[in-house]
Amino acid sequence: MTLTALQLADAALLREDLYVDGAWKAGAGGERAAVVDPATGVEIARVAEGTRADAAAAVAAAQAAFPAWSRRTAKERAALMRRWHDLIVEHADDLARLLTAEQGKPLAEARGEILYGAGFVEWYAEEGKRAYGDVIPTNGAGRRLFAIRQPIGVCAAITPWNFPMAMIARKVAPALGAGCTIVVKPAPATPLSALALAELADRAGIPAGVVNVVTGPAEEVGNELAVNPAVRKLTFTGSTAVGRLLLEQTAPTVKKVSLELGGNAPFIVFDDADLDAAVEGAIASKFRNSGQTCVCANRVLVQAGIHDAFVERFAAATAALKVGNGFDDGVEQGPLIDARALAKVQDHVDDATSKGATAVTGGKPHELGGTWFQPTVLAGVTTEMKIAEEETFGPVAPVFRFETEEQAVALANATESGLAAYLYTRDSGRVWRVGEALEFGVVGVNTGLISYEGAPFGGVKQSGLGREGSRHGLDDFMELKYLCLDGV
Ligand SMILES: NC(=O)C1=CN([C@@H]2O[C@H](COP(=O)(O)OP(=O)(O)OC[C@H]3O[C@@H](n4cnc5c(N)ncnc54)[C@H](OP(=O)(O)O)[C@@H]3O)[C@@H](O)[C@H]2O)C=CC1
Ligand SMILES: O=C(O)CCCC(=O)O
Repeated sequence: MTLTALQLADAALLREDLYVDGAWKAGAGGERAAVVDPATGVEIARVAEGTRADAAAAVAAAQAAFPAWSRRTAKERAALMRRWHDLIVEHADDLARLLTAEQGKPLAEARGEILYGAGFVEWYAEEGKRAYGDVIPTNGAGRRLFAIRQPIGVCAAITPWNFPMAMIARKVAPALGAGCTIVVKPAPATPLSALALAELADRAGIPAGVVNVVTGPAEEVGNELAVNPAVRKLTFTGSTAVGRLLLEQTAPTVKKVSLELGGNAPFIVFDDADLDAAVEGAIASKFRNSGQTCVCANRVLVQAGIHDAFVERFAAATAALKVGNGFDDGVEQGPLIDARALAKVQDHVDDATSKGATAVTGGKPHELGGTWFQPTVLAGVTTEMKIAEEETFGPVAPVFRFETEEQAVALANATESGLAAYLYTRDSGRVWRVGEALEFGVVGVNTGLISYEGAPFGGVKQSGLGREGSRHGLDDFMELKYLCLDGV
């Protein structure tokens, strides 16, 4: 596929340079990196490779823009953000095409991501107006006590390839709504969505330096954002290993850090569940983005009484998923992002089957070749297998059998991760008991889809720090200041 074949209605949305201080520029080192369509292996763009100096320049631009942006009223910021939101929605088809071309997910899913991401911009344009403080009852005559919320300052966002648009919107929108400025480093595999977003921010009239996008290698650009003392807040979505590293790198400058890291989501189906709904929810949760989502069901736990019926129907629905190029009509499963991802999926399947699990459907690379893997259901999975411990990040659903509610909760919690969990039951008492006992930040009850900009999203244990979305998401970009007035 060539860029011409992408047929963007607005060709200027394809940007290949860095966006710093309101201007497009090549990287200081003059290098470029290829962006490849994972479905075809064809190069679709050559994007500027930013250097440490480019990242530092972007931080300086964000620092220079901060005083004026933070002093605007929330209503003034909201008007610009609203314009940005409207441009994103207006160009949703083009943005979706860029996203599918660089990431591989089906076009309809890509369009869904664009609108989901736009939702954060709309939400935080409004929520910025509600950054209330407190008037605290006084502790002495002539004294008045207040707490006010102020923007934290220059922020940095490091984002992954699995949601090239929504993970950026989810970080940039609360930053801007709070009155902060920001530098974004998108994943090298998927920079085009980020750059198109910057183009639309520019057109919306968001002032120079408020939003900056610097593509480039982690050891240069990512590291500069983590260590630069002018950056007061770092927000990251990606692997737990890199999250730990960033915590270390930000420690010397004591930045506020938000981390949205790996999950190992249990999807629990109890005997009293609505079987059809549970199968539908499991398909939606497991196979969204070909399983490359941190909230994807990673372990399907099914109670003994419903186990065989569930596995049979789940495997049939899995086998019926249409696999192919995300641009083709009706395709539900695109390719995995790269060969490394494919190898990890194969390794998890091989490990499980070598220890006694059975592939009820799938289990191999797809006949299409490339990085496609057959949508797979494994039965007879046990906790001795790698797939019980590690995030597969691919289209493989391992099914574990359990007998009692206590066993299900223990099995679900037996992981260092704690992002999302799901349960299916018609017993309202069990909803509360299990919902409260699960050590996860997000719990879906009788649904496999939980994401919404108005709800708090984030993990416990080693799945991360902080919350994105909702009114709580604004807090991560603000400081609380206590004012104590005497002599009133
Ligand atoms: N929570 C989630 O949503 C995600 C979880 N994952 C999990 O992680 C696994 C591996 O995926 P992978 O893409 O390697 O994820 P990474 O965590 O390595 O990458 C995510 C982002 O972090 C950047 N990054 C990597 N190393 C550093 C560093 N030292 N300093 C600063 N930035 C850095 C990457 O840039 P660069 O590529 O330049 O290194 C990219 O922008 C997946 O299989 C999955 O299990 C992956 C993506 C998202
Ligand atoms: O995979 C992620 O990191 C985010 C999940 C997307 C969402 O549902 O918000």
